[in-house]
Amino acid sequence: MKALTRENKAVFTFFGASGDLAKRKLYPSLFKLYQKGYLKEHFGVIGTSRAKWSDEKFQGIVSDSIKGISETEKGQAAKFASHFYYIAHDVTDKAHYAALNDLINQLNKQYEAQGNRLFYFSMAPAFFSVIALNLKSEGLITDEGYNRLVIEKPFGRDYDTAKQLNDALTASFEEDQIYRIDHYLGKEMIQNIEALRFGNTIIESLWNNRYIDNIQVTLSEKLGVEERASYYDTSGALRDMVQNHILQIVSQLAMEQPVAFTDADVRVEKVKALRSMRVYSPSAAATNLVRGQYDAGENSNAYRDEDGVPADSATETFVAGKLLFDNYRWSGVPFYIRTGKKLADKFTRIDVVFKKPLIDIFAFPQNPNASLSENVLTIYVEPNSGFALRVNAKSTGQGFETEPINLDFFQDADKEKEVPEPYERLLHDALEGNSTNFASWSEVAYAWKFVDAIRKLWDIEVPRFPNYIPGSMGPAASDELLQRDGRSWVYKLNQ
Ligand SMILES: NC(=O)C1=CN([C@@H]2O[C@H](COP(=O)(O)OP(=O)(O)OC[C@H]3O[C@@H](n4cnc5c(N)ncnc54)[C@H](OP(=O)(O)O)[C@@H]3O)[C@@H](O)[C@H]2O)C=CC1
Ligand SMILES: O=C1O[C@H](COP(=O)(O)O)[C@@H](O)[C@H](O)[C@H]1O
Repeated sequence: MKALTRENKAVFTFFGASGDLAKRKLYPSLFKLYQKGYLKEHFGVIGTSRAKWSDEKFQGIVSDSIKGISETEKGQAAKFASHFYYIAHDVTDKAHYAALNDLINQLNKQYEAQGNRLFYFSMAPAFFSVIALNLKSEGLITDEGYNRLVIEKPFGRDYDTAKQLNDALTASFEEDQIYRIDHYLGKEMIQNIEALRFGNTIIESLWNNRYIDNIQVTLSEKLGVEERASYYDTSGALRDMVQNHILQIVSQLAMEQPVAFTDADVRVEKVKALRSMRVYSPSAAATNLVRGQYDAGENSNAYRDEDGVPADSATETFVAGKLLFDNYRWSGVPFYIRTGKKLADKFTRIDVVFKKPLIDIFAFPQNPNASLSENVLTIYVEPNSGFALRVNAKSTGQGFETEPINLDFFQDADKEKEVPEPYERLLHDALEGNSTNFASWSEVAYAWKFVDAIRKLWDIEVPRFPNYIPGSMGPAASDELLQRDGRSWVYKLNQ
């Protein structure tokens, strides 16, 4: 369905308004919605944190957060920033909520926002429960319009803590008021998985274990841990990237066709897929998962030498794994996943590897080394958006040899610029009440159960770290994981 350019009316409250995420992603994304007409006159934005800022200072910070705009757009940005108000607020202090409520009511009236309230929790997760409880107990939830919470990641650090958080949220809010953000679900090409699968007979009819040999998902990062060591060292790649982004992608690749393209129907299918994903025993986890940590490279620190990282840290900065689904569609088809920091390049791609023809009639006796390639459908998520289908074709010339060629499509540069930022798209979805691209509690719960089973092993076994060099594609064991199955990663270094 085409997003109607419909004006949304709401009062936003950003908890964590002075933080990194708000400045880097949230305000610029709201500005884009304003430029496109999804926000016009009827919205007000309240920023809160403990710092004592004036409205003017906050508006200046919001304006500064909007980068790379022309002189004419600067006027628009100033008008946009004039909708922003600031209130010093400690989320743990109940007494502060009355003033916040007054300001929300004032802005609701001033901007005729129809009583719609959107609360964005852009703070350390330790505060998520207390904010939700206080919003409820201090009367900030009204039945005038909608009340929606957008919750940042991480949603817990294991199943138990996620459940506690979810219980605290659902004590005050209904599931359909809770938007658990996963910014990968806001990426253009991740959303394209559904279009590709369910909009094309030639693809969906082959999307099963009769025709697909394996599926590979790679989320590769070139940067290291940067300034986020205090968070990252308590998390690691398994919690930071696999539990959420990778399992969300995998669930879209593995799910059955939803009855309709609605949030409720899509969620049902994603949950079913995650339920059928095999949860490993410790010994199976040892065989099917690989972890790594980056070493020093030319002009770059080893992870253990990064600021804020303990010298003996056992935190993984790389994970590769083989996921299995015990269901009719996917039985016997491994989903290989990998993600890591300080790898060769920054990119995200999905490679769907099809089975070779059962008989290769082109392997003539005179041509004993001939071999058909597997068909591979690649979904390029980033940095460029596109698809490629590798097929075998006849090599031009005398004789009859085959060679793989690519049929591909890449978004042109102008169109690529129009692609909305994930946060822009997801903020808009939350305003529209569309939770298709947010994680439901059941999805989060199954993902944690899978991850917890691996942590059971990893938390007691001391890894031999560091074990990969910056600029590589991770430890050798990641390649061996596939070699054991007679396979290899489609994306290899220096291709
Ligand atoms: N930064 C990023 O790139 C990403 C962040 N996230 C998630 O987004 C959330 C925010 O991250 P980030 O912006 O980096 O965090 P920051 O540490 O930069 O910001 C935290 C914010 O919380 C405020 N704060 C802290 N304690 C209180 C309190 N008791 N009462 C009120 N406000 C308080 C801080 O202001 P003050 O100290 O003045 O009160 C600040 O505005 C986290 O959940 C993070 O995991 C997710 C993906 C990427
Ligand atoms: O959620 C996270 O994602 C980023 C990578 O996101 P991308 O959109 O740039 O691919 C990752 O660097 C970070 O560690 C993690 O918390």
